[in-house]
Amino acid sequence: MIKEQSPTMESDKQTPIRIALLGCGVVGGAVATLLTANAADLAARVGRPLQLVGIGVRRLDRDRGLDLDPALFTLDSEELVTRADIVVEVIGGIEPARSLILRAFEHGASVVTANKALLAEDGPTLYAAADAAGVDLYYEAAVAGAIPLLRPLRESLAGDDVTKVLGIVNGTTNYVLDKMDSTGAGFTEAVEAAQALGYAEADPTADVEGFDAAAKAAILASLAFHTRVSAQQVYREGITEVSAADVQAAKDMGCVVKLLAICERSEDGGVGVRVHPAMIPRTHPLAGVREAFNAVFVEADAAGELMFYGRGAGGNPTASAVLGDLVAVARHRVGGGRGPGSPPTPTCPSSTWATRARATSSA
Ligand SMILES: NC(=O)C1=CN([C@@H]2O[C@H](COP(=O)(O)OP(=O)(O)OC[C@H]3O[C@@H](n4cnc5c(N)ncnc54)[C@H](O)[C@@H]3O)[C@@H](O)[C@H]2O)C=CC1
Ligand SMILES: N[C@@H](CC=O)C(=O)O
Repeated sequence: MIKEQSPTMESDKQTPIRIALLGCGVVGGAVATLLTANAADLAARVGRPLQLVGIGVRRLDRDRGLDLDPALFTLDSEELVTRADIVVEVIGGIEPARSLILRAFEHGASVVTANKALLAEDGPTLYAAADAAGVDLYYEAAVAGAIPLLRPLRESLAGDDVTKVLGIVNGTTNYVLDKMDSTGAGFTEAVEAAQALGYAEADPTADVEGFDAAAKAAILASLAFHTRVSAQQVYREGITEVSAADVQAAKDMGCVVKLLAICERSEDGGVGVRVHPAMIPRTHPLAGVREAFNAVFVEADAAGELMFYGRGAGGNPTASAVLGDLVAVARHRVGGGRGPGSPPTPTCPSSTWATRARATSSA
């Protein structure tokens, strides 16, 4: 029997879910473009239209090369978050991103963010604030760009015991090391190319010194091991000291240099998280991860070994993950529920250890 819908239900379906976008750089520009271009499909998937109500920026006069209504742009992000149901934060960095997210929660809005730096530094404050407000905080795009990785760790593997997460989680450094390896390009030239392609952070120091990978490793370890690991607890070594001679020496030994993130759980329940360059044999699957691609291996007791691979950086790939979160959060709004956005309460001791292990074949 087909149920007749009441006029209220029908008109509810037409009420847009209001989206505020904070930041209109590489990721924000791609999110705004896809959100408007795919509006009809997204509305069908959510059950209600998603309406972009404003874009918080620092400058109004900048030509962003985007086909968007100029009236959407505002300098007043504080006001913008108060008139949204869902806020997408793609400004990056700690402040004002944190204050704006907290303000959004206070006003009852859910948040989707790609900001791994903030989550790794102060995630627990944000998770607690989202909980207190009864809203969602989703951040799939924060680790490994387009690759669906956090949701499988948090949901699909929730019944298993993850013992290790290992891989390449920074596209910029992988691009740089790959260019140095395959073309003999210098370090600076390769970094500039990665910046031009939209892979690097606003300050590429975060990439080349390993801060970005350390933040991602902290988020991965927190989800994988049901604990709380901050970026400061991660042993970190970047690629600035990897010279053309190191890359050539690795080549001569049948190896390639990669920046690895390694999260391990020891027998006694301790957790070790580290980021450092390592030489890996050219026959290893990670050696074939080229350009700005990312690849992550997850080992779990019952599942065994799983591999996740895809584009880890760039506007459209990252926007894909942001929009996936946006649809999930919007569906909760329509259904009246909340999703499992925040990590669960820690169940494993939060003691961490880190080793300085710049090993050959450590993968
Ligand atoms: N670019 C990438 O491949 C990826 C980036 N991310 C994350 O996404 C976020 C954004 O990254 P991108 O778009 O690459 O950076 P971006 O530097 O291209 O864009 C950030 C934008 O925010 C603007 N902004 C800064 N302060 C602001 C403020 N107070 N109010 C409004 N706008 C402000 C900047 O002017 C800039 O246009 C960061 O958290 C980054 O870590 C995550 C995954 C991949
Ligand atoms: N700068 C980051 C962007 C994605 O997180 C990277 O290069 O991986």
